[in-house]
This record gives sequence, structure tokens and C-alpha cells, in this order.
Amino acid sequence: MPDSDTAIDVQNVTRTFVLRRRTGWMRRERSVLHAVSDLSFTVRAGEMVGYLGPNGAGKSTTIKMLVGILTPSGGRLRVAGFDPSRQRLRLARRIGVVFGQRSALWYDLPLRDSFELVRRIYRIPPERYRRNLDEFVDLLDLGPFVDTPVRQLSLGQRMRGTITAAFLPNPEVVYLDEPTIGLDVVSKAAVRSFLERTNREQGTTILLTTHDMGDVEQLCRRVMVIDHGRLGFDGELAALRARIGGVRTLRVDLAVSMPAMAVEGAEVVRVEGTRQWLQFPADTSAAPLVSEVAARYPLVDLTVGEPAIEDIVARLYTTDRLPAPRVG
Ligand SMILES: Nc1ncnc2c1ncn2[C@@H]1O[C@H](COP(=O)(O)OP(=O)(O)OP(=O)(O)O)[C@@H](O)[C@H]1O
Repeated sequence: MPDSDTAIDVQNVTRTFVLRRRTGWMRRERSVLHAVSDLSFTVRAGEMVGYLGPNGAGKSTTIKMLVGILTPSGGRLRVAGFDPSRQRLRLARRIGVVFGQRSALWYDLPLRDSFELVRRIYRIPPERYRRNLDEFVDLLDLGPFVDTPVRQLSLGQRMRGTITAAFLPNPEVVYLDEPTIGLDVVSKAAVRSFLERTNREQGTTILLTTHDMGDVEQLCRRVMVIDHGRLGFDGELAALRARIGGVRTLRVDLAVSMPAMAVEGAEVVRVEGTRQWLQFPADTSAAPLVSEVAARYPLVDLTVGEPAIEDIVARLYTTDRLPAPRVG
């Protein structure tokens, strides 16, 4: 049973789509696609959870059901105590949604006017609105473009504006679908630290869908992995790493070219001029490795590469032999 601490409660939820395919003159074939199958999880108030999976896994379908714009074919859903499809309007005041690059801002208006409209729609008290806006403008560095019409903003600026609009009413639960996709480095860093801080300080519950392992690393202790509409993993990111094994890559730029480095706990897999690639187990920290390389070699620069979400899911599913998707 969910308690008052439960922000999102999903029990045995299923969503099917009926597909009709033309197979010849006057002939149509009907099939049923199970976009989400028997999905169960709960998210406690104040948690930030990564919701991962490859394209077509069922992530957007889940979020649309949590918002209330899609009705489940079966099972039970509650968000902040409400049934999303039946109590959509009441729930709308308590949740925020950021859906990829589809912006909820008014295209021809300056950002500031869009925020003002959000204030009126959500009836945010003026004092709280001013306090939130000042804080968000500062955290997301909106100052230089808050008076610019949305259509003139870069993708990263627009995303920072969209996130501001979603968080202005102090929602209890926020769904973010690919909030950092295609963003420049500055915007990505601003968005990540904003989410981290808002979750920590305000206790906002956040469900984050992303293909960027950097987002997950920085923001989510807990991850859920979905594929073919089924939950394949729900637990700590470290446990997922440990379960799938796998490796991470450290790319090192040295001041001079040299033979492959010899570093404990890692293996050089490629050398190209002054650049070398080392692989090390994904469930260990990169920190000791970085220290050793820095102490013993003429280090100029380095980056740690995360395994792609697709690789993680593929490994998870080959180790666990989860059932194949159902169509029929
Ligand atoms: N309205 C619809 N009608 C028919 N099939 C649909 C509909 N919406 C989604 N699907 C199908 O349901 C499955 C899950 O789609 P969904 O959009 O939830 O995946 P996703 O995990 O969000 O993928 P992506 O990362 O590409 O956004 C896919 O096979 C998709 O084609």
C-alpha cells in the first residue's frame, strides 16, 4: 500500500495500441502492440529517479499516463494521490512537465511574459512568484535573454526557459523527458545543477528520462530501465553497473607521444599519437586511476566516457534473458 510519502504509484499498469496495417486491396490486418506491460513501481516524495530505455521502450507512454493524457488499458496509477486520467485538471496544478524540445513557451513573447502567463494560470502568489523567478533567473543564468522573444533563443536558452516555467509553480512532481538533448555545454551544466539543487532543497520529486549517461551519473542514485514495455531493472545506479559488468573508458591526452602507459586496474586499448584510451571496470571509481595517470605521466587533458544507455540495456537484457516484445 502506498503511504503519504509516495509521490508516484504505478501498479500492474498496461497500455496497448491497436494497429491496423493494410496488407492488400480491401485487406487490413489488426494487431495489438503492448507499449507498456504489467509495469509496477513507486517513487517516494523527494526522490529523483532516472527512467531509462532505448527508443520505443515505453518511456513516453508511461509519462503520458502519469500526466493523464493517456488512459492505461489496465492497472492502477496514482500521482500525488490523484488518478491522473480521471483527475487530470486537479493534478495539473501539482505537476510540471518538460517534454523534450517541444516548448511550452509562447513563441512570440519574451520569456518574461511567458513566465507572467504561467503565474496567472497557476495563480502563484506575487511574493512567491518574485522569489522563485529571481532565484531561477540566477541559477539558470537567464538574465541576458529574459526579455528576448522565445523564437530568437538558442535551443539551450529555450530549454532553460522551459524548465523555469515548469518549476515556477513549485510543483510536487516533475517529469523531464530528455531535458539536456542537443544542449551546449553551458546550458547542460546549468540545467543539471538546477535540477540537483531544486530536488535537494525543495524536495521536488523528479522522474528523468534521458539518453545521456552524464545526466544519470550526476543526478540519479536510483534508475529504472524499461525495454519493450517491461521494467528490467529498478535499483541503484551502482548496482546496475555491478550487474551488467561492463567497462568505462578514460581518454587521456599527453604532452608527448609515448608507448602504452602501464596503469594498475586499467588497460590501454588504443594509442594514437599523444592520445591514449584506457578501459577500466564500470563499477569502480575513475578517481584513483586519474590520480595515478596525473602523477606518473605528462597529462594535458582527459575525459571519462560512460557506456551508452543502449549498451547498458543490451547487456542487461542479454544477461537476464528478459522476454521479447509482444505483438499480437
Ligand atoms: N499513439 C500510438 N499509437 C500506436 N503506437 C504507439 C503510440 N504511441 C506509442 N506507440 C508505440 O509504443 C511503443 C512505445 O513508445 P514510446 O513512445 O512510449 O517509447 P519511448 O521509450 O518514449 O521511446 P523514445 O525514446 O523514442 O521516445 C513504440 O513501439 C511506439 O511505436
